Amino acid sequence: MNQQVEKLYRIAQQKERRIIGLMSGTSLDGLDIALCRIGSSGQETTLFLDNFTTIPYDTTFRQRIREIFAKRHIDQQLLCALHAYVGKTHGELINRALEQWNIPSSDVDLIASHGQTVYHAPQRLTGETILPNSTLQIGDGDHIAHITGIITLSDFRQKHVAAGGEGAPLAAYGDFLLFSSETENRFLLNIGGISNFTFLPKKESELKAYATDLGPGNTMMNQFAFEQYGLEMDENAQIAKKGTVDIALLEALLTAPFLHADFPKTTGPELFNLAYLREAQTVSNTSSIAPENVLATLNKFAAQAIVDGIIRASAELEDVHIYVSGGGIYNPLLMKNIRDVFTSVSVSSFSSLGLNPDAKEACLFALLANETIAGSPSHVQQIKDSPAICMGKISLPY
Ligand SMILES: Nc1ncnc2c1ncn2[C@@H]1O[C@H](COP(=O)(O)OP(=O)(O)OP(=O)(O)O)[C@@H](O)[C@H]1O
Ligand SMILES: CC(=O)N[C@H]1[C@@H]2OC[C@@H](O2)[C@@H](O)[C@@H]1O[C@H](C)C(=O)O
Repeated sequence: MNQQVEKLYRIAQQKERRIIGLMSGTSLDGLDIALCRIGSSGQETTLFLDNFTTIPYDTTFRQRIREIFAKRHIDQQLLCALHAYVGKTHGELINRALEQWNIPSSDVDLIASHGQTVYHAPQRLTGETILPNSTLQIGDGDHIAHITGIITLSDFRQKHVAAGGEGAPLAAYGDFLLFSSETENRFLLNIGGISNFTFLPKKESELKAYATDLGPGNTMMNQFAFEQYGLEMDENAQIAKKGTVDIALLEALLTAPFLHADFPKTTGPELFNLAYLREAQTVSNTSSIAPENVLATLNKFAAQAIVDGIIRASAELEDVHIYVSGGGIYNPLLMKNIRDVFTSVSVSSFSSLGLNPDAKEACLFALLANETIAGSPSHVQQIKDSPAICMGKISLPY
C-alpha cells in the first residue's frame, strides 16, 4: 500500500485527530488558522481549539484577489495563477503559524482548507436553468499538502453542489453536532462579509436544523468605505455614527427578491455590491446624499436583513436565543441596530458557547474533514436540505 494512504488509514482509526482548519472569507482580511483536537465523529464529536491565529494578507495579495473577486469578467491568466498562488501562500502561512506555536508539522494529522471564494453563482443569482448551481474556491490543496507535508482536504463545497445544494452554507453540519441544546431554540448568527445563521431546534423538537444566508453582512459597508475613503472598513462605525439613515434608500435596498425568498438560500457580493447600491440610489432618488448617510443606511440595511430573517424564522418559537459571531460583532452600530429590535430575545456573543467566535468557521472545516475521514453521514438526516455526503478532496504531500 502507498505509505501516505496507509498513514491516512491510521489517522482515520485514531480516537482523536489534530486538524488545522483554514478559512479565508469574503472580507479578504486574512487567513484564519485553527488547530483543533477533534475526538470521535458524528454525534459523539468533541472539538477543542488548541491554537488560533488570523494572519492578515498583505496589500498586494489582497489587490490581486480583488482583481477577480466576485467579478463576471476577469483575466483568465490571473485566475489560473492565483489558484496556485493562493494555495502556495496558504501553505506558507500555515508553516509560519506552526513555527510561532512551536509545533512540528508531524504533530498535525490533517489540514482542512476552505480556499478563497472568488465567485458564487447559484441559479437563483444567474437565472440559469440548464447551467447548474456553481461556486468557485481557489487555492489548490496539492500546493498546501506539498508545502506543509501534511495531508490536506480542500474544495469542500463542490460535493454539496453535486448533490443538489448551492454549495453553502455548510455551517449546519458542524453547528448541529457541537451546539444543539436541550433547552433552547438556537440561532447561531454569523456576521462576516455575508450574514448567515444556523437554526438549531431544541433536541426533542420535530423541527429540522438548517443554515441559510441572510444578506450583505459587512460587505457593502466595506466596499463603500473603500471606494469613498480608501478604508478597509468603517472601523467601529465611526463614519456611520455621524450620518443618518435615509429611509427612501433603505426601502429601495430592502426590495431584493433574495431577501424575501424561503430558507435556506445563499448569496454573495456578486449580488450585494456597489452596483446594487447605485441602482437603489437611482430608484430612491438619493444619488447625491452625503457618504456618511449612505454608510448609516448600509449599516441599518445589513441589520434589517438579519433581523427580518430571524424574526421570520422564529415566528412560532419559544425559548429563542441568538448567539453572534463574525467580524460584525465589532461594529457597535450594527450590533445596536440588531439588539434594539430583539428586546425580548436574548442576544449573546457566540463565545458564551465556549469557542472563540473568530475561529468558528475555520473549526467548521476541520470538523467537516474529520467527518469525511472518520465519520458516517447518518446524523445529517436531521438537517434540512443537506445531502448526506462526505466533503473535500484529498491531497497527498508527495
Ligand atoms: N472594529 C470593527 N468595526 C467595524 N467593523 C469591523 C470591525 N472589526 C471587524 N469588522 C468587520 O468584520 C469584517 C471581517 O469579518 P469576518 O472575518 O467574520 O468576515 P469573513 O470571514 O471574511 O466573511 P464571511 O464569513 O462572509 O466569509 C471586516 O471586514 C469588517 O467589515
Ligand atoms: C460561497 C461562500 O464562500 N459562502 C460563504 C460566505 O461567508 C458567509 C456565507 O457566505 C456562507 O454562505 C459561506 O460560508 C460559511 C462558512 C458556510 O458555508 O457556512
